[in-house]
Amino acid sequence: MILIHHLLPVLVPIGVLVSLAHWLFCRFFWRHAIPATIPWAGSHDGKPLSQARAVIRSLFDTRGLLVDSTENNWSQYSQNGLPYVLPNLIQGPEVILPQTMVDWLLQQPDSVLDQNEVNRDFLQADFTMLHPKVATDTVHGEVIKKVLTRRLGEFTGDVLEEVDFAFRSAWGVDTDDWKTITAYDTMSEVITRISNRVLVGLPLFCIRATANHPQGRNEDYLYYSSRFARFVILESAAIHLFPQFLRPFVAPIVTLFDYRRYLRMAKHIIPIWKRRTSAPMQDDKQKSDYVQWCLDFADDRRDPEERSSDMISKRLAALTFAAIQSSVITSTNLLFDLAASDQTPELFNLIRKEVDLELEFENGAWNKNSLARMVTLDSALRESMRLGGFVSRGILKTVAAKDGIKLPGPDGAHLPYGTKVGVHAYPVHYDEEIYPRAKEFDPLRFCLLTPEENIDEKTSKSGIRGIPLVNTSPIFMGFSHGRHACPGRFFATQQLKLVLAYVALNYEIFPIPVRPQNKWLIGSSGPPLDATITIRRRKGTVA
Ligand code: HEM
Repeated sequence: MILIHHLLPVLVPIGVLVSLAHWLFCRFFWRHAIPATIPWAGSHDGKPLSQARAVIRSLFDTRGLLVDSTENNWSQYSQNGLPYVLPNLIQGPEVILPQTMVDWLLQQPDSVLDQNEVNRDFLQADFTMLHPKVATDTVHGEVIKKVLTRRLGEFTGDVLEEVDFAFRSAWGVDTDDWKTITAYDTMSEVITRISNRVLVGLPLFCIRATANHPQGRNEDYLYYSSRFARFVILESAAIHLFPQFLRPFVAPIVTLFDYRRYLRMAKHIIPIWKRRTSAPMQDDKQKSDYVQWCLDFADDRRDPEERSSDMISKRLAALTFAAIQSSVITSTNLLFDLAASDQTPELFNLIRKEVDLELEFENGAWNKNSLARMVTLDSALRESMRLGGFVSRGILKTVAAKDGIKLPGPDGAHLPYGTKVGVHAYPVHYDEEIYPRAKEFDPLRFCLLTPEENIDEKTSKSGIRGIPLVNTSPIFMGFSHGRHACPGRFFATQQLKLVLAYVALNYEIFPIPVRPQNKWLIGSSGPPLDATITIRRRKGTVA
């Protein structure tokens, strides 16, 4: 006892020092058992110190590591058919494969290479997404694919109505004076309103103003859903800094504010759930919203846990995060691209013409078909996502096979269990051979003019053909690609196309000389949150 009493003051600092040294070694010097034959981006001599420097650089300059044009150009390395390691201070190194191995990557079953696991780790979803099952059993992904996407056409009118309401509220209707707005904040308001109009629908949107909801919308719910998990990348990075065994203790502190935001959301959702499950009225049973889709899904699966108010409200919160934050970033990027492009006036004219022609063909109705044919909208959005896709990692998977996996080819290296491996979108999206003048924003890049005699049912009536935004490929990975490509992209595309059409029809954007630079944090990039643009409502558009 006395001995312990004397040794304790010595042992505790030693323990702390050893843990710290181990932590530093793992973060900065360890290759995570990745074969030494695969070079480390940013480390020109392959020695431990330059490797550590590259790891530090990955925090704010992954982009720089990817386009490093000095001694080694790592993007070119990949183009030449060889893998390299992209350091990542927070989530650990990633083996980036050349384009020639994309097919091989996509062919591997989830039991060998698991994409879900990367997402779970990246977001520290067991802690940040409220319930561990949200990340492991992706029910919401199934609900999006099987219900939301199939019923999207039914929501076109609602989304359009909400887009109009949201822009009038966020940007105003002054046709005389220019107005300077913070792009991110106003897009956050617009996307939150339109996403929730579909996901929670009429239970929270009474549309007609009441004493509780003077705007006709539940502003309290909208406020908290726009803020839930807004800074999840920072939160997950903070949690990542701790060893596994400490995370369950640290995470509740890191995520405290988000948990409180979730509770404020749940306060509005749980009464809806109660009414639907205890004494549903005829009207309730016909409701088409996320709560009802989840109840039906749980009934089909005979899964009482998935039917619980706890699980449904947590999944809804996680889903609104996935839906809202990604579309807010994407639409903010688009606004900056448009403001800085001298092609925008021509683009807006074309969009107005296209909208007129398509609506005329559908007797004035905005519907699934007319929207599908408005390909100019797809092109501008696709081009903006090509340049500024916020999840720059493209396709990233974790080796889930216990014995590891051998890369294709006779000299293919062996990657051990747990290694992250994939292809990166950034070097591909900026490859001059694939996209000539790759650094330029060319909103009509994905459009093609069809000769008049070839215009058929499927062609846009303006004679323009184009690639739908939802189409992913090895050279467009803004929504990732393959089995795990974003299931919400059909919904996101509907919203974003309606948003862009609305802006082109109703507003002017004042040109800016230079686009605000996106900021990089680890492998993600996003527009500056405080940057502004100047807009004005077009004359004759205010009813
Ligand atoms: C422009 C908007 C969007 C972008 C750019 C985007 C991008 C992505 C990307 C890149 C991934 C794959 C992440 C990875 O595995 O590495 C993903 C996954 C996912 N997205 Fe989206 N997304 C958008 C909108 C949405 C919307 C509106 C929803 C919901 C309605 C949604 C729901 C999801 C879900 C549930 C997953 C996980 C899929 C899985 O685990 O298999 N996303 N998204």
